[in-house]
Amino acid sequence: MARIVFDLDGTLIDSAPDIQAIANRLLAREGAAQITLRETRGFIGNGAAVFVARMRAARGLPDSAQARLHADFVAAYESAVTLTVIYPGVCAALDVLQSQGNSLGLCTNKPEGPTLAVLNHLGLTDRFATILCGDSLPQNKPDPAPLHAAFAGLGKGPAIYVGDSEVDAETAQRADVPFLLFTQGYRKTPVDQLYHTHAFDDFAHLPDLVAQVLVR
Ligand SMILES: O=C(O)COP(=O)(O)O
Ligand SMILES: [Mg+2]
Repeated sequence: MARIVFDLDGTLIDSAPDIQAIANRLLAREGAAQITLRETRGFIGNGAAVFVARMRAARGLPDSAQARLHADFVAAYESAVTLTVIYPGVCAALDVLQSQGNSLGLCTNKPEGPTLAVLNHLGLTDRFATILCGDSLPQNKPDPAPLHAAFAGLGKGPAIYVGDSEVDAETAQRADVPFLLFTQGYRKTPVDQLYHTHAFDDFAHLPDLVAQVLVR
C-alpha cells in the first residue's frame, strides 16, 4: 500500500480565518489597516515568518518590526483554532484511504505548536503516523527535505503528496513524487501552470485518484 503525505493549511483545513484574526489584532495595535481573507490566503504557504513579512509589506510596516511582530504572531498562533474548519469530505476520504491500508503523514510549513494545537482541536492528530512541521528541520518546503523525511517516517511503498499551493507543487516536483493538487485551497497560480499528476476540487474524488496513481 501507499505512503500518502498531506499538506495542512488550504489542503485538509481552512485555517485562514484564524490566521486573519491574529494578523488583524496585530495590525490594529500597529494602527495599520486590516487585511482581507483573500489577502490572508495569499500570504499563507511559506510559514509564519514569511506570512508576517508579507502582511507587513502589504501595510507598509518596516523591516525593523519583523522580529517583534513575528514573536507576537507565534505567541497567538497556538490558541487560534476556533475559526478553522476541516474541508468537506476530508474525514471520509482519510477513512477510505486508511481502510485500504495506506499510511498517512503530514508535511506542513506551519510551526509545530500551532500544528499540533489545531490537529488536536479538530481530532485529526491520530490520523498521521508522521508529522513534519515548519520548524521540524532546518529546511522548509519547497525544499524537498521535510517531504522526504515525512515519507521516510512512513516506511516503504509508493509515495504520493497531496497539497494546495505553489509551494507544494514545487516541493513534490523537487522530491520527484506524484502530486495531487487540491484546487479549492490557497493557490494563486492557474492549475495548468503548476506541476501536478491530477487535480481535484472535492475530497470525495481523492481515493480514486490515489488508485489511478498506483496503477500507473
Ligand atoms: O503555514 C503556512 O504558511 C503554510 O502551511 P501549509 O504548509 O500547511 O500550507
Ligand atoms: Mg497549504
